[in-house]
Amino acid sequence: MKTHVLGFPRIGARRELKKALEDYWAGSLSPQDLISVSNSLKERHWKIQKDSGLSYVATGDFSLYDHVLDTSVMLGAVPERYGAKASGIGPDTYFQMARGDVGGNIAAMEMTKWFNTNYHYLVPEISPAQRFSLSSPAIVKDTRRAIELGYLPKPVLVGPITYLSLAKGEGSFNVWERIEDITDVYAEVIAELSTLCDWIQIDEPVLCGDLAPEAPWRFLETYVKLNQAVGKAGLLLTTYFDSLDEHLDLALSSGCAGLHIDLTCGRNDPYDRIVERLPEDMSLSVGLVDGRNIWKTDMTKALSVLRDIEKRIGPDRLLIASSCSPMHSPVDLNLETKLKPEIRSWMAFAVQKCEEVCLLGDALSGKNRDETLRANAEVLESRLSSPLAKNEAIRERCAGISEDMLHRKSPYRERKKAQSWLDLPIFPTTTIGSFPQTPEIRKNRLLFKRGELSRDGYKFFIEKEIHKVVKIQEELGLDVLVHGEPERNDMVEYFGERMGGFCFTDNGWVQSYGSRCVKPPVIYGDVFRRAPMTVREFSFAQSLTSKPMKGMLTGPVTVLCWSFVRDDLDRSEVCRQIAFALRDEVLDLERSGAKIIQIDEPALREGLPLKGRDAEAYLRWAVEAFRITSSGVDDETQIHTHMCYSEFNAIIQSIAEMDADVISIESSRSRMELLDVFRVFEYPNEIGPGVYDIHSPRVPTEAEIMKLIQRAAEYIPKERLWINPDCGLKTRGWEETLKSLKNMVAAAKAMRIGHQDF
Ligand SMILES: Nc1nc2c(c(=O)[nH]1)N[C@@H](CNc1ccc(C(=O)N[C@@H](CCC(=O)N[C@@H](CCC(=O)N[C@@H](CCC(=O)O)C(=O)O)C(=O)O)C(=O)O)cc1)CN2
Ligand code: MET
Ligand SMILES: [Zn+2]
Repeated sequence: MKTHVLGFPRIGARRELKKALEDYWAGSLSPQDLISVSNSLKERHWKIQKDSGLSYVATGDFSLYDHVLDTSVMLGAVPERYGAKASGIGPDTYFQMARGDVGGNIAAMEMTKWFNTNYHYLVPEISPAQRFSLSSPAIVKDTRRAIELGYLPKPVLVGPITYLSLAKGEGSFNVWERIEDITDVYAEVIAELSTLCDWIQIDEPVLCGDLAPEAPWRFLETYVKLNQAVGKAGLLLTTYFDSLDEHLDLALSSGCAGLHIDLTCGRNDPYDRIVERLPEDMSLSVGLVDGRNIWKTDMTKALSVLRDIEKRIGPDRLLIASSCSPMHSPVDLNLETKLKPEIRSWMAFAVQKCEEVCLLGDALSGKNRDETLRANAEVLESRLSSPLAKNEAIRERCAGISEDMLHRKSPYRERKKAQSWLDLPIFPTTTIGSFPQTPEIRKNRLLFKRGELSRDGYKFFIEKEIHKVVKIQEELGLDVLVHGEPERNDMVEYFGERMGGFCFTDNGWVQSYGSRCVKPPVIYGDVFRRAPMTVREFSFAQSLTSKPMKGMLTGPVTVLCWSFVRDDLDRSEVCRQIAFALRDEVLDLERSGAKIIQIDEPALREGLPLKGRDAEAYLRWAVEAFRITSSGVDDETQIHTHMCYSEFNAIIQSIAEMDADVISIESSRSRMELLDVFRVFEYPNEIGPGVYDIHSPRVPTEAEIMKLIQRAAEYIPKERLWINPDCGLKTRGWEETLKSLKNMVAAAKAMRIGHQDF
């Protein structure tokens, strides 16, 4: 049998790629040096895979920004506005597609969530005029390079059905009309790769979700052609993030030489059913090592599954693998020195996952790995019985949930009257929470963390920042202020650090998009709040102004989705524990004088399971968790929430059920497409559809913002509209922030003329 992983994190154990990219963009690293950093990362990652004993190394999975963008580039699918030459797409065009034009005139491609992960990809755009041709042989080049270095490569492609399912057509153009053109390009690259390798991994995770109506027959047609092109190599049709279920037949009749399934998802088809029906000439790659969490694999369980499958299909048709690409997990546990040894012993990062896959292979083929297996069994045993993971008081509190905890005292209409003491104008202006996280802020935090700046020194510095941000907002004339979140490293990590049941890594970075990374906290035990988490900064900020200051929290679903979550307790239960901890914080903020409290839930949509039929159960507990957090306050207190980075239209009903008084929501990158849903669904409370894109340094004009507000006012009654940017400003610089907000406030004021009566 063979062993492999479906990819490898590309950011580097010490975020080398992040640093190189940011230096390159700043003009302080040459293009040659950027290439040399990426080559050395690729080579290092191949070596890790080979040294741990895997049969193959993944090639073509590396990317300078995003692998879906790379696929667009490979296909030559570069939107016209980037003016690419047929002669090839250089780094300038590539980064323009990813980040927009630095001069500010060409918009970046839209960015959204990769399935139910916290990774973001650039949405392929396809116009009717788009022509396709094999435009970037990067994957071929990398595969050849791996061979030169003595590795057995397994190239990785995003499959054509997944690619088109994630693409958007210009206007009402149906992207499936281009499937044949795209298939031709895939066939070309596959033919070229097939002379270099045994297996070509072709990722079609979309098969684990709901398919577009034309996708199934397009899939079959496409794979007939691709399998004709593949020559003596085999296509490994690769699925992950859920089970195949109703699309199993499709996968089994694809004609591919192999099928990869993810057995870590819990909801999976019994593998039995798949093995039973597997065509005789199809190999099966079994994903048993979780590529997107950090816990050690239960080897005893995994081996028993593998032995059973091997008995039935024989070793030659069996591949052992990670469930998905470990790009969603941190790189190397060996860099973690400060974790509690007991908890650390429960974990495996990407490097260790490679070793786990090999261990499974060795054990299955009869190599003596008994000692390692025994150690694994002991660790898993210790984890299950560890007192670190369980807190009876929390379990009891969660079990004692009652209906009245889930409801505000009065319905929105009455609350609205009770909240009139806020005395806000029509079209009230606000921001989403964070202001620029300057290098100076990060430096001071680092000094404080290293013990080189005293607690008081750091506190003083943060207060100075808050003071600055409050004064600036007053000068800008914003109506509802924020403290700017300078004390927060990250909106989830910060709260994790203040709750029990969490622990933290030093280097456990995972790519979120481009050069941006997150360091998800680890939830290993029952979650509780130790002490107030945000009251001090809120109170200080409110003391500086007579305008309402928002208390600012990250919601329970987002804390859950952006953490590595224990796998020995249901996610809904973990979420409920977080919700109760945050409920206490909300009440403390209210007691400290917060008239408005914002509870961010940007990850609500991301937590949705891939299959529509599982959505309802998830949404039920997710909305419930938000309501546990938010419902304890009096009618007079206004609850806000915020969402971004996703399409929310499909879940607008659930968003309404969260019953926040005000919701701010991303909408400007898609030019208010979001609003279409309000033609058919009347959002009952107040809403602030973002009026400018904070992901780009571009400054929107006053006229442009007015136009968006006017558009929004066609869908949402004016007296329920708020004016705010799309998201927080932490990734922006001060210069563009000030100019943009000035224009935003001016636009709101201009809109007020003639509406004094409201
Ligand atoms: N968890 C999470 N998921 C999310 C989002 C989010 O905000 N958080 N937003 C969306 C994605 N957008 C994102 C937007 C920004 C960043 C981001 O800015 N990340 C920072 C790291 C943020 C952080 O934790 N910063 C820490 C540590 C900073 C750091 O790297 N320090 C350096 C030194 C810093 C210096 O000398 O300047 C070091 O330790 O080496 C801090 O501020 O304290 C980055 O990649 O640069 C990430 C995701 C969706 N998913
Ligand atoms: C990704 S949503 C961000 C919300 C947070 N309050 C901020 O402004 O940064
Ligand atoms: Zn946001």
